[in-house]
Amino acid sequence: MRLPLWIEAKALNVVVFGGGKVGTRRALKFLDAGARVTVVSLEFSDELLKAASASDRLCLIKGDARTIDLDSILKDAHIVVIAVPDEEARRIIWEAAKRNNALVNDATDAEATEVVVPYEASVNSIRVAVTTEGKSGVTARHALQKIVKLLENDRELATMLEALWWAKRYMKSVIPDGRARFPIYFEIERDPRFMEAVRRGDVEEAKRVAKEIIDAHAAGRKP
Ligand SMILES: C[C@@]1(CC(=O)O)C2=NC(=C\c3[nH]c(c(CCC(=O)O)c3CC(=O)O)Cc3[nH]c(c(CC(=O)O)c3CCC(=O)O)/C=C3\N/C(=C\2)[C@@H](CCC(=O)O)[C@]3(C)CC(=O)O)/[C@H]1CCC(=O)O
Ligand SMILES: NC(=O)c1ccc[n+]([C@@H]2O[C@H](COP(=O)([O-])OP(=O)(O)OC[C@H]3O[C@@H](n4cnc5c(N)ncnc54)[C@H](O)[C@@H]3O)[C@@H](O)[C@H]2O)c1
Repeated sequence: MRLPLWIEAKALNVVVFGGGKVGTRRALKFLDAGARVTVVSLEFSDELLKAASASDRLCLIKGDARTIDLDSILKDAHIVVIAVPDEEARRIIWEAAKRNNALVNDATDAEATEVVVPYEASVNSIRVAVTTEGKSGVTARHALQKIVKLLENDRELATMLEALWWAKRYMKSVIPDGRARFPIYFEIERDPRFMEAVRRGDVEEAKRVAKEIIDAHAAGRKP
């Protein structure tokens, strides 16, 4: 079973095989998020050539995946992307990735892939990733569009997020013990004045109620 996780891309070394349409999209996605990316391919798209001359985190290696020394290229790799159509190359890359303890994103085989690159969007600081794990990318894209529309029209969520994000930072500054902070989030959430302000889209009132609750705890007026 695949787990959804959010991973800091700056911590990743990614090796992409194939510098065509899909390999380019993957390489640029990882690069834009901060990863160090190497692309191994017989030929490279113009986009990749341009990006490589502009970034020292993108390295292009011209070669055939079937014959190149994969172990030296993969020794520090965390994720290996397979975006070559060639079956034999795929098999050889999979074996080398496993020998080098890297996870595989196989863009040519949704069943085998260990890492899925989902359809993604961000609305008012809420990030969404959707996948059908290869059953139908078109459907995943439609699902994402529906979710985005829902979030865009939801003023309550945007208000709640702004107020509670502020409350979290404030609480961390006045209540040092994490275990003491934890139940207070739910106390704020249960407060009818807080929820009423959230429903009205009144960020300032929501923050005020949250602050009142936090201050009472910080002053030891509540158990
Ligand atoms: C999100 C995105 C990220 C990205 O590519 O960077 C992505 N696919 C995108 C586009 C796209 N891909 C395909 C179409 C044609 C329509 C269709 O598939 O319906 C379209 C066009 C479109 O959707 O518009 C074809 C396709 N997709 C996969 C295979 C292999 C297979 O099925 O075995 C085949 C060849 C099928 C065949 O050979 O017939 C597999 C995967 N593609 C995934 C991600 C993963 C989860 C997908 C899911 O949720 O189901 C997964 C499992 C693995 C992975 O690669 O990580 C990117 C959006 C780019 C953007 O938003 O700009
Ligand atoms: N996951 C997805 O979203 C998705 C979407 C469309 C297609 N695909 C699949 O991904 C694969 C790649 O599709 P594409 O449109 O990028 O193809 P493409 O032809 O544009 O690119 C293939 C690249 O692989 C390189 N290559 C081929 N054999 C090689 C080898 N032995 N060693 C090194 N490099 C080699 C080529 O030079 C080329 O740059 C196809 O199998 C396709 O079915 C996946």
